[in-house]
Amino acid sequence: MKLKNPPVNSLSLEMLTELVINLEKLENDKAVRGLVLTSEYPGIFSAGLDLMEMCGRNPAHYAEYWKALQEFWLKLYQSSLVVVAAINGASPAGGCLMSLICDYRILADNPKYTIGLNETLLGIVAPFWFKDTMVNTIGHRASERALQLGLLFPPAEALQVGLVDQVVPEDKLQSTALSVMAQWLAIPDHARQLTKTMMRKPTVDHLVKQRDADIQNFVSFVSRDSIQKSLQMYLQKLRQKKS
Ligand SMILES: CCCCC/C=C\CCCC/C=C/C(=O)SCCNC(=O)CCNC(=O)[C@H](O)C(C)(C)COP(=O)(O)OP(=O)(O)OC[C@H]1O[C@@H](n2cnc3c(N)ncnc32)[C@H](O)[C@@H]1OP(=O)(O)O
Repeated sequence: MKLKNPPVNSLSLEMLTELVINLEKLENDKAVRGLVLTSEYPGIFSAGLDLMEMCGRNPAHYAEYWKALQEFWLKLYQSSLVVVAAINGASPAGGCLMSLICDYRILADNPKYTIGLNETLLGIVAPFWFKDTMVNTIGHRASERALQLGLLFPPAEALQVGLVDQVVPEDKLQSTALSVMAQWLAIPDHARQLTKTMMRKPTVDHLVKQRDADIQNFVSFVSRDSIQKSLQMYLQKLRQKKS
């Protein structure tokens, strides 16, 4: 599956909705057992949550957006398919989250392709289920440091901390993803799927129990004037970068 939402594959409401629909279609297709997730645009895997969905909108929109993000996370994190992320570009914040909920992560070796949950750099806080997903991948201490500092890891460091499973030359990314997929598909589906469910259930249950409260938290947090101001300033900074 190639992510295709120009210019930076931000996770807009529309993109999240389409991702969920496409995942459902693939899961219902008995001929499909695995999925390689990559970007149509080498250089950018995903810029994360769409900042335009969080700026200058009304509370009902924020709630709808957050619910769609939760839905996407729940769908992909619990997917019965083997999901391999072939990360062919920068992967900050929500882009990193999307990689973390796959079963295996391969990052192309390019110093510009950084990955991490950098929310604190924007003056916002990674929600508990982003944090849980990271802790499940790299452990508590490494997550605490990465989250507080909003670290974006270049490939060698991402590998060292365990944020990705493999770093390969850019031209080997797709072939490596396919051979990893073959290895995972050699395991009987039912045993692998039940194991995945068992490993991920506590984290899923945590979000499911808190789902409505989490939406309310997001809506009240993002509606604050101070948060709106810092998001606007951040967007401006991104735009000015060009000039
Ligand atoms: C305690 C209670 C807590 C409750 C919950 C509270 C809070 C909620 C937490 C929310 C968690 C947030 C997660 C996120 O994912 S936030 C998004 C974070 N993403 C980023 O910081 C990435 C920003 N983008 C970049 O760093 C770069 O764009 C890049 C991805 C490295 C690509 O660089 P480059 O190729 O140089 O492209 P440009 O920077 O020039 O960007 C092209 C245009 O795209 C626009 N853009 C970029 N990122 C985004 C985005 N995330 N959303 C929307 N739009 C984006 C950028 O402004 C440019 O637009 P322009 O062409 O109109 O200038």
